[in-house]
Parts: sequence; C-alpha cells; structure tokens
Amino acid sequence: MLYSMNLRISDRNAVVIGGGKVAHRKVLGLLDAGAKVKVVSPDLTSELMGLAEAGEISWQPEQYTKKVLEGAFLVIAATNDSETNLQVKKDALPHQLVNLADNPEESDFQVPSVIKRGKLTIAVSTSGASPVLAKKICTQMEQMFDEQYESYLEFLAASRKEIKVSVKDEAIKRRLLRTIADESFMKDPDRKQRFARLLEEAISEEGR
Ligand SMILES: C[C@@]1(CC(=O)O)c2cc3[nH]c(cc4nc(cc5[nH]c(cc(n2)[C@H]1CCC(=O)O)[C@@](C)(CC(=O)O)[C@@H]5CCC(=O)O)C(CC(=O)O)=C4CCC(=O)O)c(CCC(=O)O)c3CC(=O)O
Ligand SMILES: NC(=O)C1=CN([C@@H]2O[C@H](COP(=O)(O)OP(=O)(O)OC[C@H]3O[C@@H](n4cnc5c(N)ncnc54)[C@H](O)[C@@H]3O)[C@@H](O)[C@H]2O)C=CC1
Repeated sequence: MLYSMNLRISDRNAVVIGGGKVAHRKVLGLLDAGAKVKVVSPDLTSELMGLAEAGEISWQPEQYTKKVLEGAFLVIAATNDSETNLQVKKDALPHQLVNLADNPEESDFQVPSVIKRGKLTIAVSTSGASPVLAKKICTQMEQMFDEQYESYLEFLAASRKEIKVSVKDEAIKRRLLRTIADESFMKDPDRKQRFARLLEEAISEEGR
C-alpha cells in the first residue's frame, strides 16, 4: 500500500536522469511545483532543450554518475536503460526520494495522473497497474470538475478563514463549513453576499 501526500518541493533540488519524453513530462510537473530542476543526460528532446535555453532547468550533458545525486531532495530516473535506473536507486541516500520510470516496485514514490483547478488537486493512482486508466479517469473528472472550481476554491478558502476567526461555537462553525461546501454555493454567482448574510446570522445566533 502506498501513502498518499502532497509534497512541498518549491526551491528544493530535483534531479531528473534521462532527457526523453518521459523525463520531459516529469520535469513539467516538477517545475509547476517550483522545484529547482537539473537534468542529466547526453541529449535532450527539443522541448527540454527549450527549457534549458530559457534557464528554467539546468542541463548536465553527460551520462549518469553517482555524484549528480549530491544535494538532491528528489530524484527521477527516466533513462531508457533499466540498469542505469536501478543503479540510481542503489546509489541514492536513504533520505532521497527516488522514482524509477520503469520500475514501480523499486521506486519510493509513483507519480499519479493529476488535474489542477487552482487550489483543488485531484490525483489518480492505480499503483502502477494501469497508467492509461489513471489518465482516463482524470479525463472523465475534468468534465465534472471544470474551471469554475478555481474561483470556488478561492471563495471557500476566504470564507473558511472568516468563519474560523468570527465563530467560536463548534457546532455552528461546522454547520457553516458544510453549508458553503454545498453544490448550490459552487453554482451561485452571488455566493459572497449569501455567505455574508449567513455569517451575520450565525454571529448573532451565537451572541444570543
Ligand atoms: C509506476 C509509474 C511510475 C511513475 O512514472 O511514477 C509508471 C510506470 C510506467 N508507465 C509506463 C507506461 C506508460 N505510462 C503512461 C503515462 C503516465 N504514467 C504515469 C505514471 C506512472 N507510470 C506511475 C504509476 C501511476 C499509476 O499507475 O497510477 C502518469 C499517470 C503520470 C506521469 O508520468 O506524469 C502518466 C499519465 C500522465 C497524464 O495523466 O497525462 C503511458 C501512457 C501515455 O504516455 O500516454 C504509458 C504507455 C502505456 C502503458 O505501458 O501502460 C510503463 C511501461 C514502460 C515500458 O513499457 O517500457 C511503466 C513501468 C512499468 O509499468 O513497469
Ligand atoms: N513512467 C512512465 O510514465 C513511463 C515510463 N516509460 C519508461 O521510461 C523510460 C524512458 O522513456 P522515454 O523518455 O520514452 O525514452 P527515450 O529513449 O526517449 O529517452 C531516454 C533518455 O535517456 C537518456 N539516457 C540513456 N542512458 C543514460 C544514462 N546512462 N545517463 C543519462 N541519460 C541516459 C537518453 O540519452 C535519452 O535522453 C523507458 O525506460 C520506458 O520504459 C515509458 C513510458 C511511460
């Protein structure tokens, strides 16, 4: 059984070994999360080359050696040589998180298929059984959780903060938090006013 979590990797060092299309996909995810990415590979796809030229990643144009792992928080071995990928896992220190693109069993973590809507993240994993199914499920979820969720999550975050500072009664607090998570709030263009009224009512109910 794998343990699911959302890792903060902004400004952490990530090393990706290999410069093919799989490496490129993993690099994009790492950059989105704000990691400092170094790619180690004698060659790069044109997309990775573009990122290197733009200074978004650093490129070490060489074959893998153990020393490239120095200072890495997270390591992804995505070469097309399974022996090299396995060697990366053997060389890494116990606290370095390692993913092998061709070897789920030896990986410390696996990368799920992901949908992002602002603060909302939906990650789907099949534990390596079928990455294609993970991607398909995400495609289905994309319709259910459309772009509207981005502003809705902003509304929820701001409203929850307000509830936390202005309501002391635990039962009333819980009721409000559940109410704003209702689908009707997601769809309501006047939800801010509706929430303001509810909050006012709750505060006066508490004062009684
Ligand atoms: C274990 C894992 C390790 C990891 O990469 O972390 C892993 C392993 C392997 N993938 C393989 C193949 C493919 N992977 C994809 C696609 C994705 N693979 C991703 C994750 C994962 N892949 C992790 C498990 C996640 C899970 O199961 O939930 C996604 C979700 C995320 C991402 O990569 O960012 C991304 C979809 C991105 C999106 O949502 O768009 C496609 C389809 C395509 O490219 O369109 C194919 C071809 C079809 C096929 O082979 O099934 C192979 C065989 C290689 C070979 O044959 O040589 C292995 C190795 C093995 O199985 O042994
Ligand atoms: N996890 C996933 O999502 C998927 C994983 N795979 C696996 O990922 C691997 C890579 O796939 P692709 O990117 O399509 O391959 P690719 O052949 O396009 O790229 C491989 C890259 O690794 C580099 N490389 C090879 N030996 C190296 C070494 N010793 N040191 C540094 N770099 C080295 C090559 O120069 C090349 O840039 C394959 O082994 C495949 O089995 C394939 C599809 C999906």
